Amino acid sequence: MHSKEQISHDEYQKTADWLMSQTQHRPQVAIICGSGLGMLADTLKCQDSFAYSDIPGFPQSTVQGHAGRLVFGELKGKTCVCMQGRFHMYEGHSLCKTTFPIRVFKLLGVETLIVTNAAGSLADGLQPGDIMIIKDHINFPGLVGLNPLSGPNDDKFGPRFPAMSGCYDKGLRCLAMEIAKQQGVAGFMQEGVYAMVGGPNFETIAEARLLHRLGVDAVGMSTAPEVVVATHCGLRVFGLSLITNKVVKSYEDSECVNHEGVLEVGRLRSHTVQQLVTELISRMEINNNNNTSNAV
Ligand SMILES: O=P(O)(O)O[C@@H]1C[C@H](O)[C@@H](CO)O1
Ligand code: HPA
Repeated sequence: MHSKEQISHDEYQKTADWLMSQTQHRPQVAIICGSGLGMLADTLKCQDSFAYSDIPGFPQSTVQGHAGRLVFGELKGKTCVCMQGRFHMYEGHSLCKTTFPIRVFKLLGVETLIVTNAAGSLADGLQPGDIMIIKDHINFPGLVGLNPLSGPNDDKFGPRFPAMSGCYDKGLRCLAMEIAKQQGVAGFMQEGVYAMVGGPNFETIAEARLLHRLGVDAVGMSTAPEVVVATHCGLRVFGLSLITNKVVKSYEDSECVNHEGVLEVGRLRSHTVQQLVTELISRMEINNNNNTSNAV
């Protein structure tokens, strides 16, 4: 089911054209808000917002904590577009649909993608409330062929065999760490490896132990397909995980993760995440050679 559906270039373009007919904003930066992190959109000034249900071709959000709105606006001199709610494979969307907005962003002229997510920690040094800058990912669905790039390649977006080493931009990672130090939050920020699993169930203890042994620092149910598609079409990517829970690795541990707890930690840390992302956007250099008429 996941790899068969194809979306034509025209379909992405139609959605991009519709959005450009509805807003004057021409975004340089796109932000995807993870579970409980939708408030990132609230910082945008001069907002134009659209319910996903009103945007031609857009999938619908079905998960609590994902409002289902696309918000355009200005932030510290940069034009941004923010997804208040993302699409997950476990909702039943094909991976093409899950990543549909990324190519639309490319056609809108976006140059940099910021992805955020809620994740459980496997690394002993990562506690709930910590922020992990994503250094790299392990795309478990991708490793077994569930990849949004499966099927005929659209050369207008990118190459058949895109490299993924370095897909999380080093310059932006360094800048984020520098900002964290200046904002006094570096004590609960570190870099790490994110792994995407399919969900929607949380991990068994044996699965948690396996992920830990493989060197995974944090695990979640999103992000990797978005980053693969973004890297394929040449977007610069920055990612961060808000650690919302420790993944249970011991049979002696009676703790049990749940989605409400995940959302709660998101709310508690929302201000810190917002300040960090805002300053990052403010200080990032944009090298926008795209224009919306011939973006790809
Ligand atoms: O959209 P993200 O990856 O932030 O959402 C995480 C993973 C699941 O969708 C959900 C579990 O609580 O949060
Ligand atoms: N596992 C998978 N996804 C998650 C978790 C987790 O522990 N926490 C938030 N998203």
